[in-house]
Formats: sequence, structure tokens, C-alpha cells
Amino acid sequence: MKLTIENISKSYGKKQALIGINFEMDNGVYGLLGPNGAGKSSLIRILAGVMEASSGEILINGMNRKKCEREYRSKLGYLPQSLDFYPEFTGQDYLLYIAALKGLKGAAAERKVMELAEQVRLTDDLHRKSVNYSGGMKRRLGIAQSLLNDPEILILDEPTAGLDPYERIKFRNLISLISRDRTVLLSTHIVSDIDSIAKQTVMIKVGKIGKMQTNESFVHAMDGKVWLVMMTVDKLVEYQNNHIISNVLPIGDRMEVRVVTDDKPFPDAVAAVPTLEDAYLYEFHNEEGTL
Ligand SMILES: Nc1ncnc2c1ncn2[C@@H]1O[C@H](COP(=O)(O)OP(=O)(O)OP(=O)(O)O)[C@@H](O)[C@H]1O
Repeated sequence: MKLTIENISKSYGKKQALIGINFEMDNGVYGLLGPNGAGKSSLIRILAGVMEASSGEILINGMNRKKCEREYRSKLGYLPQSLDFYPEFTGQDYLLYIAALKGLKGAAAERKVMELAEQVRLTDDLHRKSVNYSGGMKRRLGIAQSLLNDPEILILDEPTAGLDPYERIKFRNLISLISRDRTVLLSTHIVSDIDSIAKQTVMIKVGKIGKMQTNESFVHAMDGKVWLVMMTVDKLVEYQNNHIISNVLPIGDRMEVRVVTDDKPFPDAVAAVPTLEDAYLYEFHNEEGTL
């Protein structure tokens, strides 16, 4: 399935949150990466059909979404940034309720709920009230509900918020597994969520697409821009005010500082192998709220 985002803009009163966004997705995982307030949730909510764009079009296999709204919704799975849980519902009640809303009933619904509970490791907790779940469990329940209708398009707004490192890895593996024959758009500001699984990453900067390319391309473009430098703590305190520092490691009484910069910062600086995190810092170091 091909999903085309064509010239999408969104204003909230005078605030322009999205300005002429264009990109295209087919099968596989796409990362939507950007700092707080960049416009990720606005774009995700427009794609999920819970909010209208001020202008622009979403095309499904070349057809305006409004002309195939019912079909689009039946193929869509959506995990919003926050979910409401009914106080009296157990995890199972909640999943069966969402299944019913998606047109799945009876034994088929029960089978699907059990299958997904297994995948997100909630089988043993299905009969507990979901309001009492931990943050990570609520997130996993949210991920399960987004998959109930076997969606061809899966849109996830910060799906790993509140997950511990083990759950995060499990989640990544699950998404990678199910993405073979569907389109997954995953918004995050955590680089490691998409580092290894995204086919392409869209970097969004205050309402505009900065770049969309493969993670390898982002990393490759950083060759010769990441350096390791030894310095004293006093020097680092001054140096970090006007340089991009992606890591600091104490070694003896000095610091090994990872610097992201266009040119070799010192004659004795040693070139380091760049990562997507370095690319993210390089792209966003001037953006409000990032550093
Ligand atoms: N309902 C609203 N009314 C007014 N401004 C809004 C509204 N929703 C979002 N905004 C503004 O639009 C911009 C984009 O917000 P959005 O929530 O889409 O960003 P985001 O990248 O998802 O941020 P975060 O990671 O913090 O959720 C922000 O400046 C935000 O304050």
C-alpha cells in the first residue's frame, strides 16, 4: 500500500504547526523523528483521521483518502500518545470492546485478543483492571489494540513512552516482524527506537520535513564529523557552551568527549564511527528544546 502525504499544512489559530509536508511511504517501518513541539503528533493525528489538515491531501494508492475513508479506516491501526481506560474494564474487556468497534466479534475476537495478549506479554494480566496496569503495561495494551484488525497501515505515536529497556527491545522486534507486509509510521524522539528497524527516517523540524532518507544515509553523511577529544573538566565546561557534544566519558582525571562538528576540532582529535544519534544532534542542535 502506498501512502502519500501531499502538501499537508496545519494551523491552530495563528500557530502554524505543519507547513507543506510532503513524503511517501510503502511497506516497512518509517521513523518520524523530531524534538518536542516539532509537529509529529499533529501529522500523526491527521494521518489517523482524528484531525483535519488545514490544507493538503492524503492519498491512498493514489486516491484521495476522503474518497475511500471507510476502506482506509478498516485498514488502519492507531496508537495515540495517550489512551483512556474505562475504570471497570479488565485488559480483556478493553481489547474485546475495541475489537467490537472494529467489527470483530465472537470466537474470532477472543482468538485475536489472546494471540495479541501473548505477543505483548499480557496474557497473565488480562483479567486485571487495566486502570491498575503499570505505564508500560498500558502501553503494551495500547499496542495490542492497534493491531486488532490486522492493519495494513499502522500509525504509532510515541509507542515506547514508559516502556523499560527490555520492553522496548521486545516492542522493536515485534514491529520489525509485523512490518514485512504493512506500512508502519512510528513517531518518537528516542533515536534507538528506529535506529535499527526503520527503512527510512523522516526528520521533522518545527513543522517542516528536514530530511527523509535511510538511516544509513543519515549516518554516512556524518563521516568525518564525529571526533573523540580528551580534555579537562574545566575545559569541557567552557567548550560545551558552543559545541555539539554527543557523549562524555570520564577516563582518569580527564574526559573523553565525543564532538559533532564539521571540521577536525583539535590536531590530536580521533575520528569516531558516526551513529544516527550523532546525525540527530547535528540536524537538531539549533532547534528549541533539543539541547
Ligand atoms: N490544540 C492545539 N492548539 C494550539 N497549538 C497546538 C495544539 N496542538 C499542538 N499545538 C502546537 O503545535 C506545535 C506542534 O505540536 P505537536 O504536538 O504536533 O508536536 P510534537 O512533535 O508531537 O511534540 P511532542 O513530542 O511534545 O508531543 C507545538 O508548538 C504545539 O504547541
